[in-house]
Amino acid sequence: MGTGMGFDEKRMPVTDAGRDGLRRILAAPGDAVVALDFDGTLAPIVADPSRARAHPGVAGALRGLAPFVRAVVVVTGRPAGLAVEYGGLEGLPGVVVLGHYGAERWEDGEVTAPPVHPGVAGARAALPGALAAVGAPEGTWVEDKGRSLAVHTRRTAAPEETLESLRAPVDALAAEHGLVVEPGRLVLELRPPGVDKGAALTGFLRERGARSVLYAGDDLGDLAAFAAVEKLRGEGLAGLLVCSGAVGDAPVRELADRADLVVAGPAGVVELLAELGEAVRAR
Ligand SMILES: O=P(O)(O)OC[C@H]1O[C@H](O[C@H]2O[C@H](CO)[C@@H](O)[C@H](O)[C@H]2O)[C@H](O)[C@@H](O)[C@@H]1O
Repeated sequence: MGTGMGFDEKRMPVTDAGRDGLRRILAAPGDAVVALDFDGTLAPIVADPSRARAHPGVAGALRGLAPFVRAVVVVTGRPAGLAVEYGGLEGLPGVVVLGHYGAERWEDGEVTAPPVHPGVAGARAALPGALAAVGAPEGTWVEDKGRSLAVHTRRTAAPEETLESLRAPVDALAAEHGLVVEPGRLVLELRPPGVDKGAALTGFLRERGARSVLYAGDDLGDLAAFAAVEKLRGEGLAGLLVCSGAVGDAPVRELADRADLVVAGPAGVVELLAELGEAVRAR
């Protein structure tokens, strides 16, 4: 059924603010930034993070959209270079990646980043002992991301329960080393304070002078970006907040409840980006 904006009904925002966001993106795409999380949004969730790859439709959809908007930015907890590699983003025109929740930036083939936080080395050394001391079950494993450490429970027999049981000891260890804990889908990440996806996105939108934004994410780390867009709406920016309801996992409730539109995981995000691309090219 038509929507008046040429968009399929299932990709029509359900809120007034979201419809206004979409309308303004379509009316002036050159003023719009399209901002996208990586895991769960561009790449399907898999048990082994090193095997995550962008949905096969991502490169084509971004190639058809990026030249017509002010910028496309991937805002991720991943190291920026890894998101580029796993996302197949190298060579896509005008795409920027803000990695490590905004601490790193990849642009034109170059990564820029501050020095590694001094607490990471101590946390790295102490983490195996701390996990053993609380009896973390088989399948618990640590992803060493260089600037941060992610404790994953997806491969344990009881992932949710294990995550809950590890919250307090991981919190304590992070605090001891001047780090904070970023919870996510069956993961507790010990990372430096001082930056989050909201600050990263706000800085990028200001830098580019954006007047509208589409932000799509799937996880708790994306709540800060949602909050940033909600705040910027009060200052006149138009925003469309999209929740990628990861297929196979229940969507993250807090994000789905605040979204203007929920789509069916990375495949749904690709359909949305492709439809947006078609619409802006047809103008
Ligand atoms: O900000 P994002 O792009 O969403 O990255 C956040 C974290 O994602 C990764 O973990 C998640 O995806 C894994 C692969 O699908 C999955 O196995 C895991 O359960 C998810 O939590 C990544 O491994 C982390 O380092 C990122 O911080």
